[in-house]
Amino acid sequence: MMKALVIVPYEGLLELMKEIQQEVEDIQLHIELGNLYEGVAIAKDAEQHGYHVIISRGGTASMIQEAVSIPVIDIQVSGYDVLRILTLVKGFSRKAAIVGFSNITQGAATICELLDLDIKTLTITKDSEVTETLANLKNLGYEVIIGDVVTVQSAKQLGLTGVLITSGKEAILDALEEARRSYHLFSRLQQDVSIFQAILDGNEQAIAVFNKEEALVYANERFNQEFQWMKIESSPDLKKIIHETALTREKQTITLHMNHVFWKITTCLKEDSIIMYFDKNLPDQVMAQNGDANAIEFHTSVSFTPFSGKTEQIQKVLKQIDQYSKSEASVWISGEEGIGKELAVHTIYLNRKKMKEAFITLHCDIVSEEQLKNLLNEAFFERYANGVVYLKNIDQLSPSMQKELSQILTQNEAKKLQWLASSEDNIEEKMKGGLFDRVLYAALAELKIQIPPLRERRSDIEDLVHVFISEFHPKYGNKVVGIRQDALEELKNYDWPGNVQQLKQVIEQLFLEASSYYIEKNEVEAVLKQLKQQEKPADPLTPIDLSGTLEEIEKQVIVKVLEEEGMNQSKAAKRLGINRSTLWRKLK
Ligand SMILES: Nc1ncnc2c1ncn2[C@@H]1O[C@H](COP(=O)(O)OP(=O)(O)OP(=O)(O)O)[C@@H](O)[C@H]1O
Repeated sequence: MMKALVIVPYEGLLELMKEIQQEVEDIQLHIELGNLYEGVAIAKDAEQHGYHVIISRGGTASMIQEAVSIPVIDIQVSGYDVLRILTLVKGFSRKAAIVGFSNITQGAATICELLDLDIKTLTITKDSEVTETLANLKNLGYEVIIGDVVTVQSAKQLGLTGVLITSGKEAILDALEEARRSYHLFSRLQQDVSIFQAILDGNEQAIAVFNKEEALVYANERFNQEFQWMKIESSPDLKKIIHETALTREKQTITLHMNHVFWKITTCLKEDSIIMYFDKNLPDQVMAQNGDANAIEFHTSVSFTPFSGKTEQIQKVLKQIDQYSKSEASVWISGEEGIGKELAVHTIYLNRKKMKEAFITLHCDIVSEEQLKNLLNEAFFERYANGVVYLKNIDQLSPSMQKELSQILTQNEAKKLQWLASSEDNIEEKMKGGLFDRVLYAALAELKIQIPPLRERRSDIEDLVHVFISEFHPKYGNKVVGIRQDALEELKNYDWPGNVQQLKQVIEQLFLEASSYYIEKNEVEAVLKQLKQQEKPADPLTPIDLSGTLEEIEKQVIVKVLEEEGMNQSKAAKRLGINRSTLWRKLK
């Protein structure tokens, strides 16, 4: 029997594939989730395990095709897929464009014309054209980009909203039919694995080889493990060094900050190929010393989510983010919980540093005095000289630690390290009451941004809802494409004490519970009723039910503490000694 491996590039396709797996009897189907390099690694492994055919989609399928010698079947984008996504995007009030190869854009153009949709279609012939095409569209005021996984990733990197074209059942059944044909044609064709490849895969260094067109032609196992999350060819720094090596024909070396550490990258030219060696440089002693990744986080990837909102208040915030990104001064961002302070910080960091320098978050609500002193030592200032430190919830720092930090900042005033801080809105009051150090505030608030609560800019809700639906679409499958107007009105009438974070969570819940293509009013009402219930003070006498699993008991404890703290996540997280992201993860 034919043994086929389906490598799906996004989560939503996994569920649909599993459904189809139940119905197919003549093929032994295995399904794995893996996008781009991750997909390639899975495919290479599969080749060694007797698979006859690999089925994948879009850019992942093309990359797998380059890396393996068994037939690779591409799940083609069907007219139904395009129609489904165009229906979803209809809800956006912003300029939208569809970008992709002609197999996507030709059909899309016809559908847009038939349905009288104002969506531009742009055809590309190479993946490498995506970034430039998107940059041009951005200059022309386009904000929403519809396309394949690669296009959507690039769109996000440019700060645009990317909407993925997901595959439907019809397209998969077509691909299975093609797999059957290929199997008969190629029957049990398998390639020997070269001994050299095995040696390279066992190597400690990550190694990649690019051809003279500067496309990746080989990557060893270590490379795939370390860099599966990024498309290396689209990194301008790496592209530059590949280009220089090809041009000068000389060895090149650079250091880049990726995946929590600095990498020393060496390139050399052999025949017409450029070989790249990645060595871990500067191991992260600071992390090891302090141990607690909860209070101190070193990031390599930060959220690429564009800051959405059409109201005057948000436009003002966006303008400030833009202006302050050009400066090196410290920025203090204030606002209620879940309002987008961290997102603003990420945007400034990305604009200023383009991910090339370190980005470190200090959760001031849980960091200890000892950790703070150990971390911010001389070596830290030297090693992360050009980095950015985000002091999250700085207003929660104890008075003695405020003094300590203030001193550290004064001593290192001349250093180039950049500081971004976030706090609740009441910092002026705290200073008046002597609860926050004025000197520290002055040092950290050279520039200020205040993000208004969601209830004071309700007209942003519609935009945010559509952004979140399009975000959950690839994650959970392609069923929900919009929200009914009356359901949206219900959301607009709620006060959102947990702001955008809470709205996002509610949309996720509605997305998962939705019974049709559109989120309905009664579904929204049910979720909001539940929320209003939770806002009421908790009954301290309700005992915790100990009959469940540890995970369930933990969840109950967290919910109870949250209720006791009036659903204030920062306070609850502080009481539990965990950071807010951990709190959300545990509640999921
Ligand atoms: N304007 C916006 N557009 C799109 N997404 C947003 C916007 N504002 C917030 N979000 C999303 O809402 C969530 C919460 O935002 P974020 O973590 O930045 O809030 P915060 O103010 O830092 O919260 P806290 O201080 O309570 O940790 C994130 O997933 C973020 O991406």
